[in-house]
Amino acid sequence: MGEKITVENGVVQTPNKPIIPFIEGDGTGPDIWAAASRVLDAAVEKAYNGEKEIEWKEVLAGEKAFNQTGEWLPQETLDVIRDYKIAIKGPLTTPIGGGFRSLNVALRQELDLYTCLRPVRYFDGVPSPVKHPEHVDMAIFRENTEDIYAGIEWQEGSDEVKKVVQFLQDEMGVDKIRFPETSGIGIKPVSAEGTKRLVRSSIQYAIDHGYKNVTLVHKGNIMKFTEGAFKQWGYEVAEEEFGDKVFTWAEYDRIVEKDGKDAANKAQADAEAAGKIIVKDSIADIFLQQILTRPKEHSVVATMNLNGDYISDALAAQVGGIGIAPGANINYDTGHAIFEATHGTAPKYAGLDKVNPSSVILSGVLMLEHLGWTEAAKLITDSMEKTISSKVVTYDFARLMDGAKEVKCSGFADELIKNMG
Ligand SMILES: NC(=O)C1=CN([C@@H]2O[C@H](COP(=O)(O)OP(=O)(O)OC[C@H]3O[C@@H](n4cnc5c(N)ncnc54)[C@H](OP(=O)(O)O)[C@@H]3O)[C@@H](O)[C@H]2O)C=CC1
Ligand SMILES: O=C(O)CCC(=O)C(=O)O
Ligand SMILES: [Mg+2]
Repeated sequence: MGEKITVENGVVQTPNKPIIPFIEGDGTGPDIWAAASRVLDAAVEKAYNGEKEIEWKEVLAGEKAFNQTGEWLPQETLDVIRDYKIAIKGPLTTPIGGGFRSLNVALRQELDLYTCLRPVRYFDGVPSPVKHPEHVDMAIFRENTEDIYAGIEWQEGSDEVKKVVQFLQDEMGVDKIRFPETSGIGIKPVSAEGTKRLVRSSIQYAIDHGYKNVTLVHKGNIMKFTEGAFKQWGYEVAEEEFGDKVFTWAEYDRIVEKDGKDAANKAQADAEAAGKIIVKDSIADIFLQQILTRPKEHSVVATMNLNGDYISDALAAQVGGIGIAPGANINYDTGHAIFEATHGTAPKYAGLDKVNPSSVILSGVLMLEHLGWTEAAKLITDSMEKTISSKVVTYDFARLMDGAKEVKCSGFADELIKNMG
């Protein structure tokens, strides 16, 4: 009989047979979930000789939920995940321009999963558009509950937008809406609390995983009170809560002001030599250039929701694309987490048993690590390295690799299982 995972004092307690809810997902979701669950089960079986086992519990969301219950995201799904703490999901469709709001975003907001963690690393042999993809070793911490994803927006021409425009013009003295009659309006909340808990978790992650720096990525020159404040609050939490474990560029600037640039450079060099985490910041546009040209300079990246969404797909491209980019939505305070791939439903490939299941498999690896089942996690990453370097890959890699053997989604899972241990 399976048991529930619990969290005590922030530490996940995993029974030998945990019950883990899963959402299969829309589009290619069923293909990649079938492949991923087989790989996860095989790794757990092999690592623990049958002493440990995951009991999967299906919960519904998306099209499958709508077809069976008439609701896109049934309350029962939220209740079960809240109760069982840890879940894993395939991608869910979100209509563009109208229709219902994102179910993926709703799950993150309902369960207050404030960190979207997306580690990006290179597997040897994966085709990449850059010369040195092996220099990419970063972990993105994307704030997951605020920013424009809060969904506060009003449609052009609606009575609501007219009221908002009138309020802005009459009561707030706003005279810079270029075309007030034909504008839609969106609002972007970014808070001190939301920022601080995200940046706190990113610095703790850098400490725990031996990373050298945390970069706060923002567009604070333009959006001063949201993105600019993110930078300021980020430095505050670093200095107030991590003390001499970190050296911040805010501190660097204060030393420049007081004692000049040479003294500040020396202070930073001393901090690096002492193994302190350097907390720095970068404006989002130049950051996107730097991760292409000088990826070694960045390790942990803390940023707001929209920047994090863009950065995840861009960085994933450098190491082979979103077919291999894992993710986790985590609340480090309650221990709730939903693991999910970075990519979407890829609808044109739905049901073809074609796409790369690695994103959701590696999301499962993050889940196994979160559960403390590191031996099973390592079996999968080692097997992934072996399989890719033997050039047995799905279509996305095969089309860019000389001499590759293309296999189906399920075939890639077979190969991973065969190459374990
Ligand atoms: N967390 C989630 O559940 C997410 C959901 N979505 C939703 O998914 C839907 C489709 O979004 P879209 O913008 O097309 O993005 P997708 O990520 O679904 O697909 C875009 C392209 O990425 C490539 N790709 C995606 N998944 C894989 C994979 N597993 N293996 C190999 N290649 C892959 C394919 O490229 P190619 O054509 O070159 O082969 C595909 O055509 C939308 O409704 C969107 O809202 C989007 C992102 C995240
Ligand atoms: O919810 C969606 O449809 C898109 C979400 C997304 O792109 C992401 O989380 O990276
Ligand atoms: Mg995205």
